[in-house]
Amino acid sequence: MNIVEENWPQILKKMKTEYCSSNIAYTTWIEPLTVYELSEDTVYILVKLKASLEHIEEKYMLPFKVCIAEVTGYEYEVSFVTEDNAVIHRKKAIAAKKQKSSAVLESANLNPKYTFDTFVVGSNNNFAHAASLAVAESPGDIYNPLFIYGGVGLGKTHLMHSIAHHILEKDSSKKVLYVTSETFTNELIDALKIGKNGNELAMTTFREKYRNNDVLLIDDIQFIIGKESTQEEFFHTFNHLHVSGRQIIISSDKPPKDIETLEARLRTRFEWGLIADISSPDYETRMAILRKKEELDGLERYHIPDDVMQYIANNIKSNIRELEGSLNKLIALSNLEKKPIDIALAAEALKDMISPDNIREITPELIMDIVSEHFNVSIADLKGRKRNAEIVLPRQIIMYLCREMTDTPLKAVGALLGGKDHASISHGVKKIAADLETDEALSNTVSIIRKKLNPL
Ligand SMILES: Nc1ncnc2c1ncn2[C@@H]1O[C@H](COP(=O)(O)OP(=O)(O)OP(=O)(O)O)[C@@H](O)[C@H]1O
Repeated sequence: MNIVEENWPQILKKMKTEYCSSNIAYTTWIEPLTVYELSEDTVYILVKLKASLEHIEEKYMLPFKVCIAEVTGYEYEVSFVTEDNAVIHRKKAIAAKKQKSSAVLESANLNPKYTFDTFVVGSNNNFAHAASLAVAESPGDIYNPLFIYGGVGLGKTHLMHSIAHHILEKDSSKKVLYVTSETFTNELIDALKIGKNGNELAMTTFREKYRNNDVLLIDDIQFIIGKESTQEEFFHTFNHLHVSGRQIIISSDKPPKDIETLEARLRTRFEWGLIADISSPDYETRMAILRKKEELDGLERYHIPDDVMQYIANNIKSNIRELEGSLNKLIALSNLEKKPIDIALAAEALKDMISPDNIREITPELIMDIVSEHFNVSIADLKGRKRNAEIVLPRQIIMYLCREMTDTPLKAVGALLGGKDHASISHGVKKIAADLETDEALSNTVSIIRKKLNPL
């Protein structure tokens, strides 16, 4: 069973409560639908009655996308198939899988949507884009390292993945590795721990993984701040790669000179190559990004008027992730409330996203969102009853951070987490507090989440 099938009952329930105008609408259109297949990025949903295909596509495509993303924590495209074309779809899916270049297979860490083709170039990012293209064309040659910095959600990861895709498309034999600095740090902590227990191979394996690359991309380097052993190891990894002409690409929220706790020798090295910044997009770029998303996601059929796009672009200014999210929200709302897409509806859709001063309060809901995104675990699972470690750990981290960073009573935290009792919340808080004393990787992860919540 895949992740969508597993969560199908919850997805249908969400569709029912949030997007169906009546019980009859639900039982007629939604209830009979089943998951036909899940490919890498698309959920194929089987429509039993051929005649209803068009109506379902028109009305429920986006709501399904939203519900699936909210329940599973993964964003998938949605495609509806009937029994007739299901076989054709299956064949196509198999063929597509086979065709998938060995390059993309090798670089499982890359998001297939983050390519240069889907990246909108504007005055805020044209230098970083040009530098990235130059590096992608001849890795290891001109700008090494390439250091890209900029605020949250402005496209650093997108650009890094674009470089990696480009290099692999040109030469699929190149060894390319993309990781976040959190992964690097936690894997190092684990290797050191296993090493201490007598397994000397662990460190060798770690070093091989990071040194045996033509291109190494490390995202969010600011999170290795202040960790001596990680900085030491990264220093040697860096030197090893650099000396042998291998390309290093680094991203951060600040330029090297402003990362205060970065060791001087690393700072100097980061400044050896080229430093490129991405700033907030201007109005024209925001409009271009909205139009690009409309095209890429097949949203033209909603005929979103210009003044609505302008309204969004005028109000969501500093984070492209939110700019994209607002468009999805608007369309979902229009489907749900059966209202035309106009400024009034856009104002309703964006009301929670527009804040005059852009200051976020740390609330239990925000903690839950950030933890859910960080661990790639759905909100539904966090609120649910599953007891597997992948869910329990983030759930307990939420309990702990709510206790540490907000004044919310434990009872209310329990309610937020789907009605857990006071004792479970208290246990979760204590467990994380105790583990933080001994578990360095956990402490690293929790401090990264804290920084995401409170970047200042
Ligand atoms: N210039 C752009 N053109 C098209 N889409 C963009 C552009 N910049 C960012 N995006 C989109 O915005 C979203 C956020 O971008 P991304 O994750 O790359 O940001 P980031 O700077 O790495 O954020 P963070 O600081 O949270 O790591 C992604 O969906 C990305 O595709």
